[in-house]
Amino acid sequence: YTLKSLWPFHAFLHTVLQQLISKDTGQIFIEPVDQNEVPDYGDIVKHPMDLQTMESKIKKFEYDSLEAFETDFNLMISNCLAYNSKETIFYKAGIKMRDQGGTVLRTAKRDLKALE
Ligand SMILES: CCOC(=O)c1ccc2c(c1)NC(=O)[C@@H](C)N2
Repeated sequence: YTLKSLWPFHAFLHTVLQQLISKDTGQIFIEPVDQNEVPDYGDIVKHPMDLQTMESKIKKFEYDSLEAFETDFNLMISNCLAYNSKETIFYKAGIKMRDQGGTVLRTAKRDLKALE
């Protein structure tokens, strides 16, 4: 890859990320869980992930495919559903983000395929 040929793909990922951010109406996925506020978080969640971290990974060209980007999205959701019990607002927001974010990613995958 040259930076030029790579760049449109990363602009595409940034657009997909903005759509995921717009679904995070409770703003609970937008930044890393503060482990000072949630002291036992690290006992359960070994690989934290959030939307801000995903943005910085885009900027550092750490995603070379939409599948790699989707893997981090799925990690963020599974962390949320693992740490929070089912009756919590956080868990319910996780289900909502899984479903709405899933639709965003399905559309992105279809659009990317149309480009190839
Ligand atoms: C100021 C206290 O913030 C939180 O307790 C808190 C803030 C954000 C959170 C979270 C907890 N838990 C989570 O599982 C992920 C999804 N987000």
